[in-house]
Amino acid sequence: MKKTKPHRQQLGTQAATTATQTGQIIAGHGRHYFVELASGEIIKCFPRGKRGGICVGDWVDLSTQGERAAIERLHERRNLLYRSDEMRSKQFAANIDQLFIVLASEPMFSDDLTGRALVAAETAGITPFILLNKADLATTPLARERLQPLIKIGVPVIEVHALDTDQVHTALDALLHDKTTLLLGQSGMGKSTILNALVPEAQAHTQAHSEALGTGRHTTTSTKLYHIPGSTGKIIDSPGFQAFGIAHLTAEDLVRGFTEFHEPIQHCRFYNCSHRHEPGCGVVAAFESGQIHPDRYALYQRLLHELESQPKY
Ligand SMILES: Nc1nc2c(ncn2[C@@H]2O[C@H](COP(=O)(O)OP(=O)(O)OP(=O)(O)O)[C@@H](O)[C@H]2O)c(=O)[nH]1
Ligand SMILES: [Zn+2]
Repeated sequence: MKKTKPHRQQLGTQAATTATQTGQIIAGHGRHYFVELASGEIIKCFPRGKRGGICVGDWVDLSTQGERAAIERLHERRNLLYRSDEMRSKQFAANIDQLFIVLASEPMFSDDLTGRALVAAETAGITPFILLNKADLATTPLARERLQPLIKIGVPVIEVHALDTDQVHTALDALLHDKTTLLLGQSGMGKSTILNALVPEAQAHTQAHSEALGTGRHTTTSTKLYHIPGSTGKIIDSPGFQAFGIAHLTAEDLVRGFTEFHEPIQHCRFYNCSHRHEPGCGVVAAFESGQIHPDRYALYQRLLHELESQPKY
């Protein structure tokens, strides 16, 4: 069983002449980070010493000395999400209230990736919502149909037409209020269009970054936190939906990620039941009686197999 190391809280000692300030990481590029202070000022800084593991959404204490700023201390996190990097899980965003998973019927979304994103959210204590985008398309009923197993377990599905900015605001403003929301989506689902409807300045950012990298594409290349104009909400835009990290989970964590298993596991005969072949398993019984959807049970088996077959390190 692999667990992340405890955070090293104190990153270094503070020189007597420095001023200390607290801020939130809004972006990171290589070794440096951008931290937003309470005043709204954004400061570029480096972690003191050799240190990774700081991510967008983290709150940190900084010491500033003239033009130079160093991250001295990482505040305790409410939660943390991971992306998978080959077989490992890498931290990529912290202190998130809710996850918006952007889906569409054209191209048709992936059930598997959606299921993984839900598991990652549930195990991290983050409330998931599905945004069914491109609601204007005639193929939308097909997507609605495919979402039935998730609607049945209580995942809220909100229909969105991202090309209509007013509709996006009507559908999402109340939910975004006072919250930090992570926006995720497979390529082509309309995530950038939704982000740009909510945060017009986001377009300029992705464009400038793509130009700096010479990619010529205006896609998200790094995780970034934005304030939503006219709202108390914040939104984190992140690439990498393809590889949502679950490799850090244990088998017990995985079960927590399937909310519809919570009641049936109370009936398992064995306390260490893996909910596959054991006699007297409440989950198998719920699956056989049709209470647990076959696609969800198959996803559980797939993810458990992945966790068991990954190298231990
Ligand atoms: N019909 C329709 N098309 C939409 C809607 N939202 C986005 N699109 C189109 O779908 C395509 C993909 O939208 P993007 O916002 O670039 O998608 P993305 O999810 O950010 O994808 P990447 O940029 O590849 O990460 C674009 O051609 C959009 O104009 C919608 O609500 N309805
Ligand atoms: Zn069981």
